[in-house]
Amino acid sequence: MTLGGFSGRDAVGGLALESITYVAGRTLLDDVSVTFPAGKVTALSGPSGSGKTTLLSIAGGLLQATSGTAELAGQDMWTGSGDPRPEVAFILQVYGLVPILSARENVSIALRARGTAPADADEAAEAALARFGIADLGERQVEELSGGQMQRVACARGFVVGADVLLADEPTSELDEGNRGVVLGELREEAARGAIVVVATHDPAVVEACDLHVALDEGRVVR
Ligand SMILES: Nc1ncnc2c1ncn2[C@@H]1O[C@H](COP(=O)(O)OP(=O)(O)OP(=O)(O)O)[C@@H](O)[C@H]1O
Repeated sequence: MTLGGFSGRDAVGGLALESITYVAGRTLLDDVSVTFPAGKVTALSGPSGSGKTTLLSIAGGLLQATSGTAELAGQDMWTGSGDPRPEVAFILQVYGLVPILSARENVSIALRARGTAPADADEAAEAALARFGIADLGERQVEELSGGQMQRVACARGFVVGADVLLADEPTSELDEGNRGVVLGELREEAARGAIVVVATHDPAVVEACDLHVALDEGRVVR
């Protein structure tokens, strides 16, 4: 499949961030250079406020760096609008779910927005919810769910797309150990099919389960 100028094979070279600086009142990211390779799960760790969310946002094209480049297959991740490229899926720290829609609808719209027919999108959404053990919650309005259940809906929505680049911001912060293991297993599956997978996390157990580890402190890479 080719969308927006990429093909799945383009992920092979990795997502390359070069000398990224981001200034918003003060310097939040300072000369960050890192490549997130395809086929691996990379942990992005660092204390609260160290810049993980900001870096993921630039990597996925939600934010424009003040200077430096974020590129996949030679193409800028910043499209000029703040809309990520269709090859990119986010699992956001604040979930970004639509509270009055059902869990299934929240997952399905990620595919519908990419042109999948509604019936096919709904079917894929149900399968994605099942991957996270919440198939029985498909009809429930998201605002009626617990925090951990919402987080699993957000995971299903991120995973359902089969994106070349999956950027997950603290995807397990609300989960018990069993469900954390499920999410980690699914992240590994995505990498195994060749995706670039990056997980921002505070959790040492998540870092341990990843293939690679990049650490930030005060906006700089420290490992
Ligand atoms: N738009 C903005 N304008 C000004 N400061 C910002 C903006 N966005 C984030 N910040 C600040 O930038 C720093 C980095 O924030 P960021 O959310 O990237 O950190 P983080 O490592 O993801 O933190 P956490 O682990 O708490 O989610 C913080 O000090 C935050 O207050």
